[in-house]
Amino acid sequence: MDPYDAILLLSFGGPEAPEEVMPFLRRVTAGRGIPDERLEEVGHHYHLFGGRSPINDQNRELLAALRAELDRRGIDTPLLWGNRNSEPFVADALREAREAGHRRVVTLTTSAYSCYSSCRQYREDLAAAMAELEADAEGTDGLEVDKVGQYAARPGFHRANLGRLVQSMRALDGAPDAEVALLFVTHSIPDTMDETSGPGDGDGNLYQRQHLALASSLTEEANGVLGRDLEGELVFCSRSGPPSQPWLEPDVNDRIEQLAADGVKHVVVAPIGFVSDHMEVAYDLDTEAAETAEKVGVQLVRVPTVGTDPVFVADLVDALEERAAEARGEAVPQFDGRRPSVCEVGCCPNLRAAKPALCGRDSAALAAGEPS
Ligand SMILES: CC1=C(CCC(=O)O)c2cc3nc(cc4[nH]c(cc5[nH]c(cc1n2)c(C)c5CCC(=O)O)c(CCC(=O)O)c4C)C(CCC(=O)O)=C3C
Ligand SMILES: [Fe+2]
Repeated sequence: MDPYDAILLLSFGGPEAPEEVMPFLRRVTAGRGIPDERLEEVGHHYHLFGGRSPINDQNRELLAALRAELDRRGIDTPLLWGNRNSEPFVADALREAREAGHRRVVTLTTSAYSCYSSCRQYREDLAAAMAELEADAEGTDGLEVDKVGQYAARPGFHRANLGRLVQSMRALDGAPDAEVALLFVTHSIPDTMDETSGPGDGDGNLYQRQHLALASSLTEEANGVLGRDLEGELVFCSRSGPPSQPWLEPDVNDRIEQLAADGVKHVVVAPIGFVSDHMEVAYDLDTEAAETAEKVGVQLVRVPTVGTDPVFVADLVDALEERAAEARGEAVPQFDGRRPSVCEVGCCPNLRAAKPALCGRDSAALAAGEPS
């Protein structure tokens, strides 16, 4: 995939054994002011699943699916894997690239949307990993890292979500519209993180706007296919942080309770904010929200995330091929909501501290210690 000689799948990571839970949680929350009670509570969620998050296995499946699609297209570029919070860490992956003699790596993250947590923080992870390599005797050895733009608006992410939504909603054929609610779910983030998401000179709230755009077109298309007239809405899960800090609302559980009081009997829960059924889905939706629904006598139909849907996987490989074409100086397809593969200056800023971040127009300035 000229000019790239390796592809890096970059993800969040998760514990795979009980003794990895607390070290993982401490890594995730280092310096973030998450109350201890919240950490213990989240630790408990992981222990309910034997101390093993499903996320790494799901990423192994995604890697296999990407490999198969690359092979099918005759692309033999090696595919590496690195995580922010668990082994293999990003720096492990980049060292592997350096040792194999690779020079240009293109990164694909497991998060589709734009905000500090889901975009810039991964760019900071890449910068921190490069700094680690720099400290080795071999240095970075000329290694360069690029990234594919956030893909929330890409056609394959849209089509894979639509297919799964329509298929799940068929279970409710026969239930009248007045008894059905359609909830699109994503990770809550602090209001300030949403307000500052997107380019500094943009309108802000890009995180919410990307979700609302997808939710509204999925609602319209699912209604069309199923002959319904539902109003989809966006709700949030997995809030953390101190109660004094406003985060995006409504919470999925609160909304399910209100809907039940309004006479709704079936709630479709579509976690469009996530690309696999990891812990935020397995616990926050399939355990906690399912209990809420049961308590108030509502049927909860949970739509699967895109996972390794062939439509999604093929589109990710399209995105990689488009990124390579862009790096060769060729024109690439444009579409509504497309995010640049090189982030704008000040895009999705780190509100706590300015840190070096790769793959942005401000990367060089940040490396020199200037604020984003
Ligand atoms: C936007 C977003 C995504 C989606 C984009 C992406 O995928 O990157 C995401 C994904 C994930 N979040 C995950 C887990 C956690 N997130 C936490 C904390 C936080 N997440 C935040 C945001 C996001 N998080 C924020 C603003 C915080 C507050 C602290 C901070 O500013 O960092 C905490 C700390 C404890 C808690 O308070 O819950 C945990 C354990 C897992 C792994 C699941 C598994 O193990 O299967 C995944 C995929
Ligand atoms: Fe999170």
